[in-house]
Amino acid sequence: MINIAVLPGDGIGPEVTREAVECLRLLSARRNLGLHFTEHDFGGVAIDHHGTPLPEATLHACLAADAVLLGAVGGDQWNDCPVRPEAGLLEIRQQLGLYANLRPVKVMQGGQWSPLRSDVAAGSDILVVRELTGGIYYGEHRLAPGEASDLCTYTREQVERVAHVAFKAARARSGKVTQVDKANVLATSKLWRSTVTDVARNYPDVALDHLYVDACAMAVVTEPRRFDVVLTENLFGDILSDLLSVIGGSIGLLGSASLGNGGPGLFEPIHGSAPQIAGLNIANPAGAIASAAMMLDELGLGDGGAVLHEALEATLMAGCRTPDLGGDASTSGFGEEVRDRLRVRSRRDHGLRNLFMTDRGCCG
Ligand SMILES: NC(=O)C1=CN([C@@H]2O[C@H](COP(=O)(O)OP(=O)(O)OC[C@H]3O[C@@H](n4cnc5c(N)ncnc54)[C@H](O)[C@@H]3O)[C@@H](O)[C@H]2O)C=CC1
Ligand SMILES: CC(C)CC(=O)C(=O)O
Ligand SMILES: [Mg+2]
Repeated sequence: MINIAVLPGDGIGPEVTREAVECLRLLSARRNLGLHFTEHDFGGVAIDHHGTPLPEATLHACLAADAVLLGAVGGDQWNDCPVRPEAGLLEIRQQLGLYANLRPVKVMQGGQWSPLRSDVAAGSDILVVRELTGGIYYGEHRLAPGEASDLCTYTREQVERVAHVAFKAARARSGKVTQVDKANVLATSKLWRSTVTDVARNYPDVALDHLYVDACAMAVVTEPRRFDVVLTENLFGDILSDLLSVIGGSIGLLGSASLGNGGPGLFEPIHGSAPQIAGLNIANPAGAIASAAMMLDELGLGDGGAVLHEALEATLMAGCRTPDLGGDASTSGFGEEVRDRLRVRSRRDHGLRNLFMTDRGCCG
């Protein structure tokens, strides 16, 4: 049995997560994957029920699980809480040791939904590798009357371990890493640049270049196809990946995998809780479903992940789109379309198996 801890969270989190879990349940039943799901309070809803965004019981369930599937957290009603829902997210990433956040961005052939010209965007295929448990989000935050500060710290070891993830990923892709920083100003960026340059010596087959984050923000829009793996620190990766999501058409499309040293990984869409559209059944669940597929890839469950990725892509290519992509599909309707494709695929695979059995029977 494979235990999946599900943390739907707040806003659109529960809606998009439901569609992802239903896809996984269907796949698990048809392919005997043995997935078992338990749901836990996390984020704002956990503050309401337990007074904290990451209750002990939720943390223990995640630590004991094989993987964690997360929706999104946050909402205005919790903005003034002593510990906000977003702090729970930072805490769970740290507690699970998830230092590498992988955010793939693909503009499908034709680039139909990109606001960029298709000759600029079509075929773009970028993997953002974002450091996830260091930097300014984890430094001391001080807010005094008339003055505030946030501390950004990185150690060489923190940079090295995520750099290895990026170089290994690039080896399995087009063999290029672009490291993004602000080394013309920031000390942490200077450490990043020298450390990544040193790590690169272990990967002579991978090309490395460096870009300042401001120039990178421009280049991902003007020439996205020049990028393969983008390696960067926590804050820059957070911002750049939201920007990159737009070149694919919508933030609602992107999933992510957060990984560490072999414990349970955490899989979540890159978007937030989108409170304005929560409860309307119009949020795009594609990013949540893509995250579920990445989870299957990571768990090494045969071709389960590939099958789910294919069903998702085929649904989009067939024109089933939620309003963020200019369509009128509902969240649940989109999820059901993906599941219809999984059912057809499973009937086809089953039919093929029967055919082979018959063939063997005839020949034997
Ligand atoms: N991983 C997480 O749980 C994250 C949580 N947040 C929290 O979420 C709340 C809202 O933050 P925002 O800055 O508005 O970011 P957001 O990502 O929730 O929304 C940004 C824009 O994208 C749209 N959008 C997002 N996901 C969508 C989807 N699946 N389908 C269609 N449209 C979608 C929203 O309607 C909005 O226009 C805040 O409390 C924030 O702190 C923000 C980012 C990440
Ligand atoms: C709390 C934030 C750091 C969440 C976020 O925006 C993200 O991880 O993408
Ligand atoms: Mg973000």
